[in-house]
Amino acid sequence: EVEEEVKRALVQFMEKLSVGNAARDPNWGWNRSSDPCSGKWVGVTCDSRQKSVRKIVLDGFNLSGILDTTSVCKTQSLVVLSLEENNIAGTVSQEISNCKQLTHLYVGRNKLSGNLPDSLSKLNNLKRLDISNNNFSSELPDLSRISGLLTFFAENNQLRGGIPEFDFSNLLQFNVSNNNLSGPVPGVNGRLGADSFSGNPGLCGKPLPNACPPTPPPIKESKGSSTNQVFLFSGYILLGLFILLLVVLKLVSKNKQKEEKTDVIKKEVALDINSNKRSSISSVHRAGDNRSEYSITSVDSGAASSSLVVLTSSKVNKLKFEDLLRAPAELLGRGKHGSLYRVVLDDGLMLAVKRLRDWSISSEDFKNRMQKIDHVKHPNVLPPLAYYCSKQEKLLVYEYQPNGSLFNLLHGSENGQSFDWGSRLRVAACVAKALALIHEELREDGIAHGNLKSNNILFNNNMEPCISEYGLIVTENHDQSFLAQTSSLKINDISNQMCSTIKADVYGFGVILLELLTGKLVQNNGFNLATWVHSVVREEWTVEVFDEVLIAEAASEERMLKLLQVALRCINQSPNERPSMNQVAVMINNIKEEEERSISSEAR
Ligand SMILES: Nc1ncnc2c1ncn2[C@@H]1O[C@H](COP(=O)(O)OP(=O)(O)OP(=O)(O)O)[C@@H](O)[C@H]1O
Repeated sequence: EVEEEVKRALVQFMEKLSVGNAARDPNWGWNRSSDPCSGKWVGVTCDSRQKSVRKIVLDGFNLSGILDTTSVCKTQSLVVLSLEENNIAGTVSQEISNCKQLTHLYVGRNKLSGNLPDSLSKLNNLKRLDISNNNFSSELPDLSRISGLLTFFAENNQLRGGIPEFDFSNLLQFNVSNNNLSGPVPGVNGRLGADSFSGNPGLCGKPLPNACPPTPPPIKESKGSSTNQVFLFSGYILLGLFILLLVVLKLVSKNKQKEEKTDVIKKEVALDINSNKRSSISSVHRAGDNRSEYSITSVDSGAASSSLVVLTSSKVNKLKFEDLLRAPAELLGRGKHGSLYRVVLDDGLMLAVKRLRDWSISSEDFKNRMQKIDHVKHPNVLPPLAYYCSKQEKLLVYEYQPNGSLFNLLHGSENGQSFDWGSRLRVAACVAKALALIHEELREDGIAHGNLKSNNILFNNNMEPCISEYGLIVTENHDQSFLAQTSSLKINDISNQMCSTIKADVYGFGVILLELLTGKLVQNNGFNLATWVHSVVREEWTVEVFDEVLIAEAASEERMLKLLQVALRCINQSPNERPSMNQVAVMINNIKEEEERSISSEAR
C-alpha cells in the first residue's frame, strides 16, 4: 500500500484540481478510503509491487481547479505527470523539484500562469517537458543542465527575456513560438527551423529571417552569462588591438631594422581576455616556416606558458589566433567536458572549437598529449587542427563536419529511415578499424579515446564516418565494471588504468553497435539499451531487438545476429573477456565481406 502521508497529499492535490467540477463517478477513486494503487484510482499507475505511484495521467478530464505542486510532489516516486488539455489554473511552484524522478511533465493546454520556477532546472531526469498553450509570463528557466532533455514545448504563452542556451545536441523537438521572447536565437546548428521560434517579435538571427543588429562589445556583464559572450566579443576587442599592434609594430620595426637582422619577430600586446584578467599575446613567426605560434601569457605571472599551436594538417597552416577570435562563434552544444562552438573564418572555412573545462592537466602534459594525438593519421579519424593552452583556457580546433553525427543520423528527425543495413555495417567496420588504429598508435603513450559514443562519430563531406574528440578527458560510460574497477585501482597503476580505458572504449564501441542494430537511444526514460538487449536475448526473442527499419528492408537476419554477437562480446561485464579492437575490426570486416558476397551473388 502507498504510504498514508503520500495518499493524503494526493487526495488534497485532487481536491484542489477538481474544485468546481461536478461529482465524479464512483469509480473515480482519489479518496482517503481507498488506496491509489490497489484502489485503481483513475489515471494512476503504480509500480509492480503496488507500493508507489509512478504515473498520473489525467489528460482531457475538464479539470478546472488549481495545480497544487507541493502536494503532488510529495509523491517522490512520480515519473510521469500529465495533465494536458484541462482548464487548470494557478502556477507551477518551486516544489516541482521535489518530483526528482520526473521524466515527463506535460501541463500543456491549460490556464496556468505566473513564473516558471527556476527549480525546473533541477529535474535532471526530465526527458520531455510541455508547458505550451498556457499563460506563463516569466523568463525561460535555464534547462541547459538537463542534458537528456529530448523535447521542449513552450509555444503560445507570454514568456519573455532571452532564450537560454539549451543542449540542442540531444533535443529532438523544441518550440517557443508565439511568446514575447527577445534577443538572438542561440546556435541551433541547423537542427531547428524558423517555426520553432516564430511569433516572437523581439527574437532575431538564424533560423529566423531577420538578422540581429550588430552587437556592441561587452560592457560589464553579470558573471553567469558572460563567459561565452567574452569568447565572442573578445574577437572585436582583439581586432581593435590588432590594428593598434600593427601601428606599434611598424614603428618598432623601423627602429629595430638598423640594429640587427633577425628572422624572429616578437610582438606583444596587452589584451583583456576572460574575467578582466590582464594578459598579453605574443606571436612568434619564423620566416619560411609555415608553423605559427601565438602565446597568451598572463601579465601577472609573466610566465610564457601557453600558445595556439597549429598542428600538422595543411588546411589551416596560416591560422592565427586573431582569426579565431575575430570570427563569429556560435555555440553548438555543451557536453560534459566543455562547450563546442562553430567558427566561420573569413575564407569560409568552418571550424569546430572545443573549449575544454575542468581538466586538471598540466600545460606541459596537455601539449605533449596533443603532439601525440596529432600522429594518428587515418581517413576515419578526425584529428585536431590546432590547440590553444593557457592556465585558464584550453581550446581544441577541429574542422567543422557539416553532415552531423551518427547520433543525429540514427535518432534525429529521420530516425535512421534512410540509413540502410549495408551503410550501417560499413560505418561499423570503418569505425572499428579506425579505433583499432588509435589504440595501436597511442597505447604506448597511455592514451585511448576515452569518450566513445555516437555523438563523437561525425560524417565528413563524403559521408565517411570519422572518430572525433579522442584522447581527451576520460569519461565514465555505462560500463559499470570499468567504473568499479578504476575506483579500486591504485592511482600509480598506470598500465592497468590504460588497459581499462582501452577496454572501456571497446565497451563504448559495443554500445554503438547496439545503437546501429536497434536504432534505439542508449538511455531514455530509465531505459538502458545494454540491459534491455541482454534481457531480450536472454528471453530468446533476439530478433525483437533489431531496428524496424532494418526488418522492413529485409536485411539479412543471419548477419545482423553475427554483428549482435560481436556487440555482446564488446559489452561483456568482465573487461578481460572483451576482444581487442583489432579482433573486433577483423570480425566485422568478415561480416561485411559476407554481405558484399551475398549481394553480388544476388545480382547475378
Ligand atoms: N567537428 C565537428 N563538426 C560538427 N559537429 C560537431 C563537431 N564536433 C562535435 N560536433 C557535434 O556538436 C555537438 C556538441 O558537441 P560536444 O562535443 O560539445 O558534445 P558531446 O560530444 O555530446 O559532449 P562531450 O564530448 O563533452 O561529452 C555534438 O552533437 C557533436 O556531434
